Amino acid sequence: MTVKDILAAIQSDATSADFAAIPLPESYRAITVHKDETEMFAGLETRDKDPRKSTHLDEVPLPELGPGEALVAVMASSVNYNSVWTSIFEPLSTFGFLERYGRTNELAKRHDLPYHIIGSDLAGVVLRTGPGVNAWKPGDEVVAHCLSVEMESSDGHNDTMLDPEQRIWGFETNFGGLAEIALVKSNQLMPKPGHLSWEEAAAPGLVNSTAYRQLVSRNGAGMKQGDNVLIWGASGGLGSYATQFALAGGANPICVVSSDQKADICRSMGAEAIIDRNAEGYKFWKDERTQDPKEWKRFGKRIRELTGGEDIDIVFEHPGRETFGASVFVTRKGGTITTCASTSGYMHEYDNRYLWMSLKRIIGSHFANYREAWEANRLIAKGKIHPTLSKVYSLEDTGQAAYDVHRNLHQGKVGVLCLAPEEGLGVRDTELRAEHIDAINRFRNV
Ligand SMILES: C/C=C/C(=O)SCCNC(=O)CCNC(=O)[C@H](O)C(C)(C)COP(=O)(O)OP(=O)(O)OC[C@H]1O[C@@H](n2cnc3c(N)ncnc32)[C@H](O)[C@@H]1OP(=O)(O)O
Ligand SMILES: NC(=O)C1=CN([C@@H]2O[C@H](COP(=O)(O)OP(=O)(O)OC[C@H]3O[C@@H](n4cnc5c(N)ncnc54)[C@H](OP(=O)(O)O)[C@@H]3O)[C@@H](O)[C@H]2O)C=CC1
Repeated sequence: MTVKDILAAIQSDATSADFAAIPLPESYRAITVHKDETEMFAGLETRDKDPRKSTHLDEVPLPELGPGEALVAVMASSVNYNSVWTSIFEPLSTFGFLERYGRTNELAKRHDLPYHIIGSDLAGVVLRTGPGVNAWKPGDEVVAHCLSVEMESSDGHNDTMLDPEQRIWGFETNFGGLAEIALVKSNQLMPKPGHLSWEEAAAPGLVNSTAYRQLVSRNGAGMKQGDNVLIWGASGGLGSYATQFALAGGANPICVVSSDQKADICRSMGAEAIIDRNAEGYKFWKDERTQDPKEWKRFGKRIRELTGGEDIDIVFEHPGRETFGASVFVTRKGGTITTCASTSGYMHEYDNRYLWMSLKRIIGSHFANYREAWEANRLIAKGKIHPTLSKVYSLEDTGQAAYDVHRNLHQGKVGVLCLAPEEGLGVRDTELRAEHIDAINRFRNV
């Protein structure tokens, strides 16, 4: 039996019993990085490390299915920046995560392999569920969020992100979504939004959930109506969802982008206050070690021009070292800087006087708990928030897709077709789709 038979079942009217009866293949194709290549970029600058060289399309054996788990036929996935980090082996090789996980118990040993199947998003069809799974069955059309937790400690019982064994699936675990079949914990599964194609449904998951916790949830900034929200990379992966949340929640996004084209995308989402950081030439660092507070002030002045004199209630931070000093400075008294990443460097510097004297807060945020991921997916399913898929690649070309994201050549989200033979398949609710078709296509081919 091969994955072709699985695809044929998905494209027919197969029932749950039919799916359960399909014999599973012994192997499948997956995007991997290799443990014996983790030093391949030693000595190179970050920007010169090329994911096209380190990612491979390999035939890999099907992993054993454990209790509480599901095997999913992946129709489509998407590229996240964590796959860029994995493929350039920064800030560290992900094989360390797999080894550490492998040491925790007998079943987790499966993850500690000389190859890492990457990818933290998927849309597809459940093939098999393990013992103890009752909520999902073969044939269910699903998306998967990327929170993997064990839930054996009380630390995570209020907020699953606080579980001491919290991992990001496809980054800190093996058997990720950039593959024809993926292994997930069944609690990662959520219903696939019916009005979206496979590749559209696979695009929002990780970034949409992250932006939801970071900006909207009480665990993050708890955004409210009227807030001025400074959004870095407002047309990028995280930013394109943060911008939508700000607009849908009655806040006022101040969108930072780096080109006219990206400014136009933000405008078409409904944003009015837009700063082109490239055109306006902000240089927050005079040299590698010295920031330039005059540039923070010039940036703050521009924000005031756009807001009618108001400062920022919430900064949606992720560029990190390059922007963090400016972000802390432009936040209003009592305001919040919420950060989930450090793309340009994780050793941040800011002038702490502006933080404590003006009673500002920095909040660390990471992905989303089970409930937040579910709520974020619900907003997609209801057509309140839309995928920001720009371009779609074949599984073979995943390295190129990751290269584009690494070099900031993309818009919004980049999709990958895994088992889906072409784009546009998998739509079940044509009525809801028709209602939102312009928004769904907003980022396509720009
Ligand atoms: C959803 C998508 C998300 C993204 O895209 S995020 C962006 C990509 N992700 C990243 O860039 C993050 C990658 N991860 C990392 O860089 C590392 O993962 C961390 C820096 C987050 C953590 O490093 P680690 O090595 O796992 O942990 P340690 O704390 O540096 O070392 C562990 C050792 O330190 C001991 N330790 C921890 N806390 C304390 C303490 N408070 N006092 C004393 N010791 C402590 C532990 O016990 C253990 O020790 P022992 O090595 O002997 O086992
Ligand atoms: N902790 C978590 O849960 C998560 C963390 N992340 C992390 O967040 C970061 C961003 O992810 P994502 O949004 O998907 O990536 P994208 O590359 O899709 O978007 C990021 C955008 O940020 C802007 N940007 C990049 N570098 C700088 C810089 N030096 N100064 C100012 N703006 C910059 C760019 O927009 P422009 O050029 O238009 O300004 C870019 O398009 C990554 O490091 C990723 O690993 C992502 C998801 C979850």
